[in-house]
Amino acid sequence: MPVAVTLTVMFRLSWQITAAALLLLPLFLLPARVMGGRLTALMRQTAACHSSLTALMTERFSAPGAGLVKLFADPEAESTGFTARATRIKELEVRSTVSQFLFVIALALVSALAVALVYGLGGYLAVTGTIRAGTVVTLALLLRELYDPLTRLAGTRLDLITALVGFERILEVLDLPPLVTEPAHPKQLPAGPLPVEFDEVTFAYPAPDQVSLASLEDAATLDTRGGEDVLRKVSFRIEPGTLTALVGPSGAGKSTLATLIPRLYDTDHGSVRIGGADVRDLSFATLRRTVGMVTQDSHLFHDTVRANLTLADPEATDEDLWHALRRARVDGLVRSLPEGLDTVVGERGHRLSGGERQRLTIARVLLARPRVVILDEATAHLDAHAEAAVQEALTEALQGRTALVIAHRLATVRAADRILVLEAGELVESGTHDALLAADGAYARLYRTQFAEPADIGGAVSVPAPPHRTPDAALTRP
Ligand SMILES: Nc1ncnc2c1ncn2[C@@H]1O[C@H](COP(=O)(O)OP(=O)(O)OP(=O)(O)O)[C@@H](O)[C@H]1O
Repeated sequence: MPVAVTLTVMFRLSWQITAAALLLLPLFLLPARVMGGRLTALMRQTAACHSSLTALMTERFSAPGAGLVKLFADPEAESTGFTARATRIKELEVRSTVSQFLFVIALALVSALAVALVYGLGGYLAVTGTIRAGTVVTLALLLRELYDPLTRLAGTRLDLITALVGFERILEVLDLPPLVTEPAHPKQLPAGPLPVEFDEVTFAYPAPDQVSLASLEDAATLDTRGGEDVLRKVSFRIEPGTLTALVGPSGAGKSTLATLIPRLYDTDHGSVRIGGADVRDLSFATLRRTVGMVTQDSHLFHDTVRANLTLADPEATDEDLWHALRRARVDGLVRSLPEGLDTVVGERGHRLSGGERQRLTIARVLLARPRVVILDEATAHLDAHAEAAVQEALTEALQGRTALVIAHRLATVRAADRILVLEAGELVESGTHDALLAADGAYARLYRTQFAEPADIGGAVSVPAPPHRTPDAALTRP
């Protein structure tokens, strides 16, 4: 029965009892008001504790994290840290369940109080002969019809208050402005091999408060200061279809420079251009199609070999996959896996060696057929056989493409058409291997400490010819 009809009937039966019942209405808002604030605070604390525990588990239970814990960490301290967080969550959950329970009991109590009042006042009126006993019972029943929707409404208000705590966190994520935004009218790139240019590029990593949320971090407030310039006024041009090696001491900014080409970050000053177009004027899809990257850690998802490869080209057939695997010199390995292309690899799957992982990621790049390839060579030493296999795979992958290789191996710097030397974020030298050695500057010093092999310092080692690079037929997309 609608509330208005119930009220009308009640008024007609006894205006005194109905008025008293209405006077009790504000009491229904009281539990929601008291509990609402308390539950909101509890929910906020619970959400913060959950995210802290999830972050801890993600770090500690990943393969590298678990290895680190096993090697260095104190198991007692790790267990204490985990237990402390889990216990805090348990306490908060118990407190919020008890609070919700108390809220339901408080509402039931208010409702029972109102019914008791009706019987009390009604009984008195019945005894004095103002109304009949039957009317009192009818009024008590009607009162339930009046209070039930109110009880539900108060409960909904509480649900709403607690749901808003979840929304607060979602909105915080949605409100974080993206660092890199897609242009409204993207430019198209010309066909064929493309040059890559850096024009007076200066770059500093964004401040933590621009890339993270305070509520998701252990620190209550994040640092708002921007970092130091990692790259300063860097300018160079990589000619279409040529191989450029990037060398420099650790921390010079080589990886940072490489991430600006696929626009993982935007430059602060200057511009990065591919095929004459500023990367800020290209769509994300064009950048993804044009630039291929093989990183040092050669990450593979916990999924099948097939799924890891088709990430680069979802339309690829098995024949395409085997072709790419053959060219990356890793087909033999995949064939020997228990379920071939369907073998699960990655952290929790079939574990592959560093060299094998790198060749699989090279196969992924071959499948994507990017016109610009960026490669961060593995620093770890591979054995002679693995090194030769990776080298062959690289020669194949870089053929006919504009390539920038962060070089850690002698073979690569020698094969490069040009070498760029980066020191403390500045480009200090560029030229061919022989010219830079003859100049006896920063490259020559680096070469003697990082690249040269004992027999090589005297110039006794013959220089292998650079791989012959011809435009790759596979590059031309239909
Ligand atoms: N995501 C990041 N946020 C803030 N600073 C960073 C980030 N990544 C790197 N840096 C800083 O930028 C500088 C250059 O690092 P980068 O990794 O580019 O050097 P690198 O020459 O590639 O070194 P390496 O040869 O050891 O890999 C370092 O001082 C580093 O601390």
